[in-house]
Amino acid sequence: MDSSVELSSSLPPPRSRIFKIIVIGDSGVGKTCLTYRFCAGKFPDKTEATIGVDFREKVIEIDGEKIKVQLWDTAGQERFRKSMVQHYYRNVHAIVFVYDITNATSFQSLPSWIEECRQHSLGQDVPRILVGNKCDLRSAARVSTDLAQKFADSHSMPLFETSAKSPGDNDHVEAIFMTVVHKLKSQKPLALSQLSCGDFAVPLKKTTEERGAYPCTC
Ligand SMILES: Nc1nc2c(ncn2[C@@H]2O[C@H](COP(=O)(O)OP(=O)(O)OP(=O)(O)O)[C@@H](O)[C@H]2O)c(=O)[nH]1
Ligand SMILES: [Mg+2]
Repeated sequence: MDSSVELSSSLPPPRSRIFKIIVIGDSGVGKTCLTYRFCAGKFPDKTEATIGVDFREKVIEIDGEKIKVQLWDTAGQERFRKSMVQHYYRNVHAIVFVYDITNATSFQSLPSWIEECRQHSLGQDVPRILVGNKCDLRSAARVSTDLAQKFADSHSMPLFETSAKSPGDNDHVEAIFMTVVHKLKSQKPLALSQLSCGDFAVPLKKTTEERGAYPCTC
């Protein structure tokens, strides 16, 4: 008898969890580019407005646990969202709000995106982060870091500014999503001491809640 077959069939299935993270914000802020960059490691050659929702997945391993990170890249345009909206919000583990630092309207829309989450019964217990995208266009910025930070503070969210496009920010985009995953994982604490600081993007400023939630103490 082939003992390896017998052995593998008697082993418990490997531990794995799926984390569903929805990415929301106005059309054109870069949700597709950010999610693509995280999952494919590069800026897409070209994007079109998302219709309904696109899914992107990446399997990562933390402390020997395989985690499937499922990013729901939602449509920012109202006409492309309508039929799908109730599906986005089912069993959501975390929310990433995105605005474009060069587009003040996309920042001003954030309260309505937050309200939409509330209307779909997503409580404050669901981790959320705020991402200001297109930092490669800093000279055209219309939303100051100060203003964004105040907004993030008032909603108890960490703020990250980044660029899906800038080659220098590749690790940063990855680290932002990894930070969300680590935060989700830390809600059911495993061996936090095994995490290394390099796995995280440090928010521009940690909220009181984050000081406890992020395992990184640097
Ligand atoms: N300069 C710059 N352009 C970006 C960046 N991220 C996205 N873009 C550009 O912004 C435009 C919109 O990007 P998308 O990722 O399609 O935007 P979206 O938020 O998914 O838009 P919807 O699907 O309509 O909701 C595209 O032309 C991208 O090339 C960035 O970091 N820097
Ligand atoms: Mg899109």
